[in-house]
Amino acid sequence: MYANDSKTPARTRLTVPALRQMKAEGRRIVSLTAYDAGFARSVDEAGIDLVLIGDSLGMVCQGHDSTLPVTVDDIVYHTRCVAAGLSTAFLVSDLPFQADATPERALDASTRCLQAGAGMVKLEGAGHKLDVIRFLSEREIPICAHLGLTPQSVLRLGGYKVQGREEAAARKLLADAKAVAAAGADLLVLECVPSALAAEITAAVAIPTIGIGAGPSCDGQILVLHDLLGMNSGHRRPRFVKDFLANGGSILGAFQAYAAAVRSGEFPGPEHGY
Ligand SMILES: Nc1nc(=O)c2c([nH]1)NC[C@@H]1CN(c3ccc(C(=O)N[C@@H](CCC(=O)O)C(=O)O)cc3)CN21
Ligand SMILES: CC(C)C(=O)C(=O)O
Ligand SMILES: [Mg+2]
Repeated sequence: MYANDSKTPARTRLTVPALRQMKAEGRRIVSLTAYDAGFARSVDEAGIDLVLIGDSLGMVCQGHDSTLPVTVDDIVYHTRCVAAGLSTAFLVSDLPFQADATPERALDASTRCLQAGAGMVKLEGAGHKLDVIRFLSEREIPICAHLGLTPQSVLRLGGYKVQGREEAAARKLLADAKAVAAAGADLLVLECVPSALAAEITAAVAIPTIGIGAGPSCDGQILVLHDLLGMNSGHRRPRFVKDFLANGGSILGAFQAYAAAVRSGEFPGPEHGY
C-alpha cells in the first residue's frame, strides 16, 4: 500500500547479507517485536529493519507469566499475521520452548515458520543447541542465536536477572557467542548482559548482535512492542524499557522516534543498561 505511494521511495525486503552489511558499515539494525498485521504495517511504515514474532507473545498477548506455554502453532499463527502486514522489514520467528530440543523437531518447526513467511528463526542458548544450529544451518535455514538472559530458562534461572556479571560467567558468554557464530548463526540477540561485555562480544564476532538491556555498543537494538508503547502495566518495568509513545504523539510517531533514537545512538542511554 505504502510501497507504491509516490511520496515514499520504493523499499525492498531486507536480506541476511544486507543485515551483515549493516554491521560492516556501522548502521544500526532497528528491531521490534510484533504479533499482528495492523502493528506490522505501522512498524514497516516507520522503517523498522527487523521484526521478531517473539515468544514474549505468551506474556503480552496470552497473559501468562512466562514464555513457556507458547506453542509452535501459536508462533506460526502470529507469523502469518505479521507477514501479511510487512513489506520491507526482515521477519524473524522465535522457536518456542522445546521446539528446538532436538535437531529434527527444530527443523520441523523452522520449516513451518519459514513457510508462514519468516526469513529466519531464533533459538535460545548454546550447549546442545550448537548441534541444532549446525543442523539447521546446513539445511539453509537462517538462524538468530540468543544468549544472556534466555527467558525459556526462567525456571532454572529463578527469575529474569542480568547474566554474565561475574568474570567466569562473562568468559563463558563470550565463548558461547563465538561458538554459535562458528556453528552457523547469522545473528545474535544479547539480552540483559553488562554493556561492557556486550561491546566485547560485538567486537569479537562477525555476525551482527542485537541488544536488549545490553548497552549501546550492539549492532542493533530490540524492544518488545508493548514496552515501547508504555503498556507494561502490572509488572515492574525492566531498566532497558523506554516508553516512546509518551513523546512520540502517535503509535507511528513512537516507532519513528525509537528508530531515530537507535540510529543516532541516543537510545539506549546509560540509564537503560547494566
Ligand atoms: N513485555 C516484555 N518485555 C520483555 O522485555 C520481555 C518479556 N515481556 N517477556 C520475555 C522476556 C522477559 N524479560 C525480562 C523481564 C524482566 C526483566 C527485569 O526485570 N530485569 C531487572 C534485572 C534485575 C537484575 O538482575 O539486576 C531490571 O531491573 O531490569 C528483564 C527481562 C525480557 N522479555
Ligand atoms: C525480547 C526478544 C528478544 C524475545 O526473544 C521475545 O520477544 O520473545
Ligand atoms: Mg523470545
